[in-house]
Amino acid sequence: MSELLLIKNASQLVTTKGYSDQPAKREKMSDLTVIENGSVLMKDGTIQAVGLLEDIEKEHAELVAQAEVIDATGKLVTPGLIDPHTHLVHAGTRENEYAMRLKGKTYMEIMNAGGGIHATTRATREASFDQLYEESKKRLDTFFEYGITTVEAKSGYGLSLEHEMKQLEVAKKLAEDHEMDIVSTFMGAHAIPMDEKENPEPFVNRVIEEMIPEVAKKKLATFNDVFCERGVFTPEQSRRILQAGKEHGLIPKIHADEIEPYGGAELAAEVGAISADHLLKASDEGIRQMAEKDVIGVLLPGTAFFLMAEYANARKMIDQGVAVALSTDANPGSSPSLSLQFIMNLGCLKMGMTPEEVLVATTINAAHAIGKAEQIGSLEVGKQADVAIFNVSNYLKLSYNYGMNHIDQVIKKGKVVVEN
Ligand SMILES: N=CN[C@@H](CCC(=O)O)C(=O)O
Ligand SMILES: [Zn+2]
Repeated sequence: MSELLLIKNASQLVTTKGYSDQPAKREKMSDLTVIENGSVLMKDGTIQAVGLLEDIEKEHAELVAQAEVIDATGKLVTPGLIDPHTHLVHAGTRENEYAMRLKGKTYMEIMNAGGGIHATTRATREASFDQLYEESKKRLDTFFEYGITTVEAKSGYGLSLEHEMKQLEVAKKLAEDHEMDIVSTFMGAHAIPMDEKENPEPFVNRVIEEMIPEVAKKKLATFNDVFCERGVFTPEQSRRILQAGKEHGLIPKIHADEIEPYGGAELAAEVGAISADHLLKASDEGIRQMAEKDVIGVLLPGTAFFLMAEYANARKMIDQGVAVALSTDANPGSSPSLSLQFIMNLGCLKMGMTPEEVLVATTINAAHAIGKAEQIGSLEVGKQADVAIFNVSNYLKLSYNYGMNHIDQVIKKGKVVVEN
């Protein structure tokens, strides 16, 4: 028996159409299809039809008659949201550092003194596989509750072969066990271990010669990321690490120009990264090169919010032709939140994006940022049936009633996984 689900009569069904090959750029980031009284029919986890119920009934009368029905009257239906940048697998929290920052210490001062990423690395190294699994699983459940149906997950709190592998193995097991889709990124180059700060080259060589080959051999990641920032990895070290990843089939990503302009956006363009993320301080030239080389800008306004920093210039990036995606950057130091809806609010209120653009940035463009746009990111026939139903009547209200969780139900591969 096939599994049939029909969501009918949504006040608005909102999706992009036709951007599965290329991300939406410039004015195309506002190109939403809005169907009033929209319905979507799903069969065996795949979208079968999208449109008005009467039209779907004409074409698929038998399937409609057999389908389980969700009445979405008065509600908003969108593709399941996609979070393309998270530090999902980690142990511990850092509210003590938050309190220190509120008294004036900076994020980098705390990190250079052995806190920050190093604090989470200590906690993650000490944690067992099972503990990491359980903590991360809870986060996945919460992501679902916020309407997120696919996440990218980075390693980077191990900083040694053994512990980086442990993080990636946890993500792999979760991808097998949990209904959430998880795309993994290796980020051994997240920080230089404290005891090697004076002489980082041996660590860079271990990332290149030991960790990358092992991750690739065990097929534990799709992407390879590096924190390119003054005091962390230089552009030269980052280039070597990203090139080495490419030689092993890992697609480059980069934490770029977060704290100061450091050539990260330019490096992303040079190495052909799929995305450059953060970009709070990206140079005009870096933005120009990203647009030219089709590097997606994954913006993380939760980090600017939480670190009380200047926001990335989303408006300039979009106007200059960079395809923009948005993400939580969920992590215990710079963005301890799992709400992509709040990130959408920030996109509108703090980065000059429109409600249309933030929806595109958290659906189809986010799918492109993790190489999954052929399967997910829009409600189109043949795509995976990942759907979010919000308890609001139109998409403007998603960012109007800010800081709230509007989710009513979440559908993953045609099955209800959240029901409020
Ligand atoms: N900036 C570097 N990495 C993370 C933060 C990691 C942490 O503070 O634990 C980020 O994307 O913001
Ligand atoms: Zn990050």
